[in-house]
Amino acid sequence: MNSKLSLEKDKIKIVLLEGIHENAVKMFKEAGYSNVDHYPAALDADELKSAVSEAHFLGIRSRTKLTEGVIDAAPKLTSIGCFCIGTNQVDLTAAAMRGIPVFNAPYSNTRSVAELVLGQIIMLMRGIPQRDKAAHAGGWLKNAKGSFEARGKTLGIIGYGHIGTQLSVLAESLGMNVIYYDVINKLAMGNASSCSSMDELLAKADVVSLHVPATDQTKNMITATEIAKMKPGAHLINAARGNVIVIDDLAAALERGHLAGAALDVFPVEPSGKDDPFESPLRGMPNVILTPHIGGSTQEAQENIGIEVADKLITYSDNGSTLGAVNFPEVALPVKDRMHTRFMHIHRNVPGVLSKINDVFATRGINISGQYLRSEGGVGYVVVEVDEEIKPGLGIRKELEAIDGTLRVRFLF
Ligand SMILES: NC(=O)c1ccc[n+]([C@@H]2O[C@H](COP(=O)([O-])OP(=O)(O)OC[C@H]3O[C@@H](n4cnc5c(N)ncnc54)[C@H](O)[C@@H]3O)[C@@H](O)[C@H]2O)c1
Ligand SMILES: O=C(O)CC[C@@H](O)C(=O)O
Repeated sequence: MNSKLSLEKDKIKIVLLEGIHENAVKMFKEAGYSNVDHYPAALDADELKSAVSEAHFLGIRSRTKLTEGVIDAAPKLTSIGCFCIGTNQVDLTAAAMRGIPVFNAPYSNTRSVAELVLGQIIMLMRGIPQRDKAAHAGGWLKNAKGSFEARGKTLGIIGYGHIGTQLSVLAESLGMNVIYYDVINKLAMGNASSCSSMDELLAKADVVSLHVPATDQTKNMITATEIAKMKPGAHLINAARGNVIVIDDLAAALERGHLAGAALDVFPVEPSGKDDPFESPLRGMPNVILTPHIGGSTQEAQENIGIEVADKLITYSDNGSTLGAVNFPEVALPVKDRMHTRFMHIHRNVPGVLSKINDVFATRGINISGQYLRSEGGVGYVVVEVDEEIKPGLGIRKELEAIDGTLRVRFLF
């Protein structure tokens, strides 16, 4: 490695927050990245800015909000890993426009969420939350009132993606009829059938479970209007994202008795740090299961996520590959040969940048042996490979950085 031009691995600071699994730390260390700060929980705003100030790579889960301000407090930040599925906690555009790819783990915790929801369906249909609370308080609600088998009932799944489809299969094994609604055409699992509208699903389902991502379209998707379309006595489950349901409207429907129960794992406002109490109008309602955003929090999921996301960050650091990035042009690069030098140029996606990059090498008589280019949205990513050893002092970095529209330049030796 040419240490004058490229940072030694042990100088690269990795900051992992929110109790990311030890597997991730192990992966980094095995790959030669020994400078890892591993925090067991989320940090408050000031602690966060201080922790990220020297970070080259940052790992978070859903609690850490990476706003533009936080990203600006991390001038060395090269890449972000969301050790979860959701990436809505990160200002993805702000990251992209600073040349920072963001990675996540799109599959590793999906089974855990589907299993939790399956359990919640049975608990809600048997009226367990209220019986459990009564027994803890010395009561004894031994009756069959409002208790039903799941067998033969209809589960309506909104968002038939990785989690929705797994839940579909598990629920059918219980003998449930499964219907689903998705904005794109999805192949039905088993005997499930699709609904042509969300209204159709709401009118037919005994239990509705939400599995959509956080987008502008899914924000406040379930309001008093949609709840009124649900069957009287139905149940609602949300393990997707908190702002998909207008929580006051749900609380009102539960108070009125229009809905028999609900299970919520995600909330419009979730505690941001250790001293921040959980507040919700649903607190204290006997027929509501409240869980602290633990749908994906199993040993199996966290172990796998630790490996998956650490691997993506290491690959980006070692090779420049951006396969799997959620906000960035995806370029799959071969493992870097020790004999090659790789230059990565991240820029605003405007015409003419490529020829200016090539000129930097041509004017120095340096032959380009490989080139990769991809642009997406507002960002272009060009990787240039040369066969020869590049000596410091040629002014290549300075000239690449001076190209109009440059967001970031990285070298790998
Ligand atoms: N509670 C937790 O701990 C936990 C864990 C993992 C994921 N999640 C959340 O669950 C969400 C879903 O995860 P996934 O892996 O199934 O995602 P996915 O991308 O595989 O599936 C989402 C599905 O929703 C559909 N969709 C999008 N907008 C829609 C709309 N307006 N109406 C109907 N369908 C719509 C998509 O077409 C897709 O099929 C994630 O985005 C994440 O926010 C929560
Ligand atoms: O682990 C977390 O904090 C988030 C879990 C889940 O919401 C996800 O997006 O994967």
